Amino acid sequence: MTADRTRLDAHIAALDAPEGLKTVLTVAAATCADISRVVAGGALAGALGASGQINVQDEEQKKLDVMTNDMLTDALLASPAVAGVASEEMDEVQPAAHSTGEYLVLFDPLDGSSNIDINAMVGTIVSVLKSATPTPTEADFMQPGRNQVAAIYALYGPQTMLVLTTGAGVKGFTLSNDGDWILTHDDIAISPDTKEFAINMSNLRHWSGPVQTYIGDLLKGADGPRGKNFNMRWVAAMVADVHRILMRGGVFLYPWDKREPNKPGKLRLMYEGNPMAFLVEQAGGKATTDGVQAILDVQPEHLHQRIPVALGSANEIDAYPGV
Ligand SMILES: O=P(O)(O)OC[C@H]1O[C@](O)(COP(=O)(O)O)[C@@H](O)[C@@H]1O
Ligand SMILES: [Mg+2]
Ligand SMILES: [Mg+2]
Repeated sequence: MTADRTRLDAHIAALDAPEGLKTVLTVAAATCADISRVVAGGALAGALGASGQINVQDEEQKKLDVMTNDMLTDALLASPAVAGVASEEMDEVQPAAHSTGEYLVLFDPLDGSSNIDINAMVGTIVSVLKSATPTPTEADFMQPGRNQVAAIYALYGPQTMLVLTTGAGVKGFTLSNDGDWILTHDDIAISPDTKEFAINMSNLRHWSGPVQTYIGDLLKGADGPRGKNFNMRWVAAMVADVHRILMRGGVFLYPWDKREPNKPGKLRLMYEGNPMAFLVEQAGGKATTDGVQAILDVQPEHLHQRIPVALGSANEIDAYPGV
């Protein structure tokens, strides 16, 4: 049934891109397919529960955070095309042992990891930058998201999907029973208008006044200033929330809040904000910190930097007041 469809390896082979980048994409996609099998195995794969370790973000790591981080790190660093990797789950960047690599790969190996023990959707997010040197240090990773040459997420849900951009639109592939990524979503585009938003409402009291007012206006529905009823969804895994927006529009908001002034938002610029912003912009949406500042133009200051995020349907992002 999938014989006449385009496979990811054929799509990658046909890309007008350097061979090294094609290798990176191939390795990342194969590892996401491997991760999907571990995720699907759940308790049978020994993949549930806490690892007993705390990561550099001061978060408790799940066993699967550690397993998936090791899988991506090992696979990518073994590739001659990779100069180094960085991950949400590792304190420092890891340069490759060889000196042939041309690419830096940054990843959130398991996004939405609090979902894993309840058998809800999780994902993997990957960002690819060109490296100025085959022996990179952390300074070489400090590039704005605009420099990305590729971004990928894999969504481990009822179907396992991989969504990819190399800067020429967004394509979605579904993992077949034979273990092949098959093109199922050509030319993904985000509708400019929406009636759906995603935000963790339990944080309402911590937001700035303008964000509270904006959300209050959405909740007033057809009788309020926006003159239409809005629906709300929150999967608690950015990959799944962004995937919904790529499929049917919407906005995803994780605003600045006043709890920890030194952490301007929850989401990580390098592993979550940048790759998702690249995919969203390539699909015709907007990805900002505050409705105006493009995430892709933020100059990173440190590896594990956090940022506020407002992304999705362009006209609704224009209506968002930020902080
Ligand atoms: O705890 P909250 O507010 O629901 O946060 C959910 C957000 O946190 C994240 O889970 C963070 O990702 P990790 O699981 O990779 O730490 C996002 O995917 C998601 O959007
Ligand atoms: Mg995450
Ligand atoms: Mg994670």
